[in-house]
Amino acid sequence: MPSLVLASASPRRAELLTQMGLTFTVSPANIDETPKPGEQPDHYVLRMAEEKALAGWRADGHDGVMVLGSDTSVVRAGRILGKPASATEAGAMLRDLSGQHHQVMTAVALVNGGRCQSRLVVTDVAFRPLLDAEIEAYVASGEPMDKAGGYGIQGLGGVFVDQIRGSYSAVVGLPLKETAELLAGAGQPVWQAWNGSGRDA
Ligand SMILES: Cc1cn([C@H]2C[C@H](O)[C@@H](COP(=O)(O)OP(=O)(O)OP(=O)(O)O)O2)c(=O)[nH]c1=O
Repeated sequence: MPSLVLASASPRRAELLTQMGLTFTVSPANIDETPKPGEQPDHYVLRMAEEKALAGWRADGHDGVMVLGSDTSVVRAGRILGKPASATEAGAMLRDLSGQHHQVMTAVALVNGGRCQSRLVVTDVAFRPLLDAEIEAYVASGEPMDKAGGYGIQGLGGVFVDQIRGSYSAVVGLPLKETAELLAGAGQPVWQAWNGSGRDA
């Protein structure tokens, strides 16, 4: 199997890729994550994942290496909510999400032999109404700071979630099924790496 590079600084993405039974190296890609004026959220998220994977390929790619990049954004009423830049911004994002539905858009891109394939996954998440005091305590916990929309469904933020329709792994940062499909499309089905690796799960 060609070696796999994860072009991401996200510990969640590394955990999810490990969950798939894959071995890989991590080499975060630094790209400009500013949306273009008027850019639609789905276009932005796909472009980010593709740019991360392509930047990783330019840094580490050669024959026998595949590079995976991904991007997650929260979209509320058509607006992109990325990672909050401050505690104040995190609080404002959570007040905006309180008692409402939003979409979590995650794109994954795989560069193989210099060719990029990508997939977009949209998941609808509904938050119950949040108390001001719990928003304050949640922001003080520090959990919102490195997460799109200012929350982590896999952490303390899970208690805010009323309903989810779509892919849980995509909300956390990497859609397992679609990632496996991209790898299969590149001639590398994930199950080929599973021999004996599920025994302790
Ligand atoms: C909505 C949500 C997001 N997140 C995280 C996943 C991503 O790490 C982060 C979104 O930011 P991204 O810019 O997608 O990723 P990143 O900066 O962490 O890493 P890289 O660009 O190097 O790949 O938000 C959660 O962990 N849980 C959640 O419930």
